[in-house]
Amino acid sequence: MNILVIDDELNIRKTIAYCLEGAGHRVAAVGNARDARDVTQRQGFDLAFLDLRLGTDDGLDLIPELLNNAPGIQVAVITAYATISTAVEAMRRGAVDYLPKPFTPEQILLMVQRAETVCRLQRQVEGLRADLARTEPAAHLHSRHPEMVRAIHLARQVAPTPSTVLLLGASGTGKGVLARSIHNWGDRWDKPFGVVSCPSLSHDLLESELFGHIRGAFTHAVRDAPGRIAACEGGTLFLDEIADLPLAVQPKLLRFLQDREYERVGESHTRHADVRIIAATNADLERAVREGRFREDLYFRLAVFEIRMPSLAERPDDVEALAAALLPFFAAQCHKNLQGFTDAALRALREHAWPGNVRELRNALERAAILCTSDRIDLPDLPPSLTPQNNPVMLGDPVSLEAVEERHIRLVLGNTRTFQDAAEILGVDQATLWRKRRQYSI
Ligand SMILES: Nc1ncnc2c1ncn2[C@@H]1O[C@H](COP(=O)(O)OP(=O)(O)OP(=O)(O)O)[C@@H](O)[C@H]1O
Repeated sequence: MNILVIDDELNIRKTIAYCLEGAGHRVAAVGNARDARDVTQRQGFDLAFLDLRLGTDDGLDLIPELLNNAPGIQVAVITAYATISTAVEAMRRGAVDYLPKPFTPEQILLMVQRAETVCRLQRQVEGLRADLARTEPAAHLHSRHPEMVRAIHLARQVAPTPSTVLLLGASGTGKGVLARSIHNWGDRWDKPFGVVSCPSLSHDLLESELFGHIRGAFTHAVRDAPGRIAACEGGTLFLDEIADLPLAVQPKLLRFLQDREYERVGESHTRHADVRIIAATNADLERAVREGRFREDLYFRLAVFEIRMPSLAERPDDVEALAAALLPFFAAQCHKNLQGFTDAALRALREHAWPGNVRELRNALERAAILCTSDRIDLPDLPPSLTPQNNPVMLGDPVSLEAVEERHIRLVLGNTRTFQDAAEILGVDQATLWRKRRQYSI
């Protein structure tokens, strides 16, 4: 670790440096606030030991400056004048630890160990963030379509507030992408962002997935589980396909939205969590309320701030720019230098109805980047569904049942306004349609 010791007593500086260097750390030691500012502007540090009385300077005032000058630095306060109020104030200003003088070398080394653990976790998080950026293309949130421009503008306005947001729009329009962007644009960006897809879990499991359970609460509850709300403390929980939230769980979510309070399944102890909820649906929630499948009070609580995402078919002028923005990501994944699209490919992209919206476009580009053998994506690289005249799937053709099913689902999704309408026409429940759509990458 690179450690900075800031103390006006030479003896203390020497003792701490001796103890830390003996444990293999690199140490710089300064005796006043000015030198501390200078050295942190020139050099990076993982940890600073800061004395609170630095001659005429107050060490407390130096804490925000250190945090600002040396990103990632942790500040541990040491003082001969320890009081509860200065300890609280030091923590409030961003210190991570507090040690009254006199202290032993063991205490100093224990602090360093704790700081090392935090450093390691920070690096792991950075590594995971970089991995995530490699698995999904960056959000492209620019549009020429007034409704999409408005959606992005509203999202930016609501991002810094703790308000619950309801995202509406057909499957694949980018509700999940926008939810993550709202999280990243607000001051919760460095806190967890969790996703729970309501239809992906059985009704019984969803409640414990969200709110946690205690050991023995039900047959397979062999240990306590904190639940996703607790795991997202300080951050955001994205509830996808909220229309599928079971009626039995809806009052519990409503209470959480109103009071930020909940109980784990099988427990009576009330817990509190600071978690922002963003919900999304492609269903007609007002109809679900009329039909008694969704509580009206929960709908009104969720709909405080609604953002509707237009389908890709409604904004055909955006297709080309979106495709151009997404292509470099897939080109890099295949280690290819792809320059763009041939005119024929561009025409096919523009003319396609995109029933699967941006998800379908993303999947088409991923496939095209793999297949492309020149420096431009050409028509044959695009999925057959984009050139149906060359590859129609007709009933009775020598094709698999799956091919017919996929084509039928695509067409029905493209011709219906909501996911729920499509499920009704197809005669399956929404969870089944949701799985089929994932299966066929629609
Ligand atoms: N604005 C965008 N920029 C880049 N990629 C996008 C954008 N919108 C959507 N995508 C891509 O499309 C995929 C589907 O988007 P997303 O999951 O956000 O849609 P959705 O509306 O939440 O769909 P569903 O209702 O089916 O959950 C994403 O994985 C992402 O790769």
